[in-house]
Amino acid sequence: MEVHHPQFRARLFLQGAHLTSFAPRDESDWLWLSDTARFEPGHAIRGGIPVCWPWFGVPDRNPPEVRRRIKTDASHGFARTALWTLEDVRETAQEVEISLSLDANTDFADAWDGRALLLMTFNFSADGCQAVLSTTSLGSAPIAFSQALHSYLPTADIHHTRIEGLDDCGYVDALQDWSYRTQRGAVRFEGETDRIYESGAPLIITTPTGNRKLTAIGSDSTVVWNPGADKAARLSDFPDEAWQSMLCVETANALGDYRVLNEGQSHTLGVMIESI
Ligand SMILES: O=P(O)(O)OC[C@H]1O[C@H](O)[C@H](O)[C@@H](O)[C@@H]1O
Repeated sequence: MEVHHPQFRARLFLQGAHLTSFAPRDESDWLWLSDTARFEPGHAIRGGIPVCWPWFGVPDRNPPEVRRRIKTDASHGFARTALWTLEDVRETAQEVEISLSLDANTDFADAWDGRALLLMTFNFSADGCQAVLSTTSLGSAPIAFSQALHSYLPTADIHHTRIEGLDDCGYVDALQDWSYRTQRGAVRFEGETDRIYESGAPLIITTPTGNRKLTAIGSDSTVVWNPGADKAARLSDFPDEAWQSMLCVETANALGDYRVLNEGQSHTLGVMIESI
């Protein structure tokens, strides 16, 4: 789907409720999309904002309550490759709102044992974009799940990019045997980086060409990822040099921040991306 508004543009896919592009008029894209991304049924798009649900990362790294319902080895769940349904499009002189739904029912029984209804709502304006994912449990037994809005952001140079807002925050470093560390100062990138921070605080991302503010809703964990040179060479749909011009800042409910819903209960996870 393409959004052509006088003040901004966006592109999203029914597969995965996946936003791959957003920019106010006359600006370059606020989201990074791989030059070698594939757009094929059942294949995750490399870039934009993949929706990781109902688990984040590899199943084995999830808490037992979450893992118990997972029936596959695949990373990041099935919502990012499932076909969503367009629910509504609203347009005003300032804003466009698009909502999509996914009925996570027994069609996905090979991947997950659970029942839930997802609603993803995007809001676009000249000031920025917002992605909000609500999960409503429909099963009689409680569901435990983890998730992330896995935003890929562009930078002119990863070596001159920093994230502020995580100073003094604890994190788990997936590259240091999943050990627990404490952040000192801003997050900077010196190579492969893969961390889950115990925070959902607002973040300022500074790149050589400008700043973005990310504000989370319903999140107490944030993933910061850059594949670095070696992993970039192994990664699917990812040019070897591209790690120098992107970073992922993922608004999450991961590790101990997983959520549990009883029948009829809902949880909302969202991210607002603005320029400052
Ligand atoms: O290749 P994917 O399944 O899309 O995962 C891409 C990346 O997602 C997250 O950021 C994880 O923390 C990384 O460990 C993983 O490599």
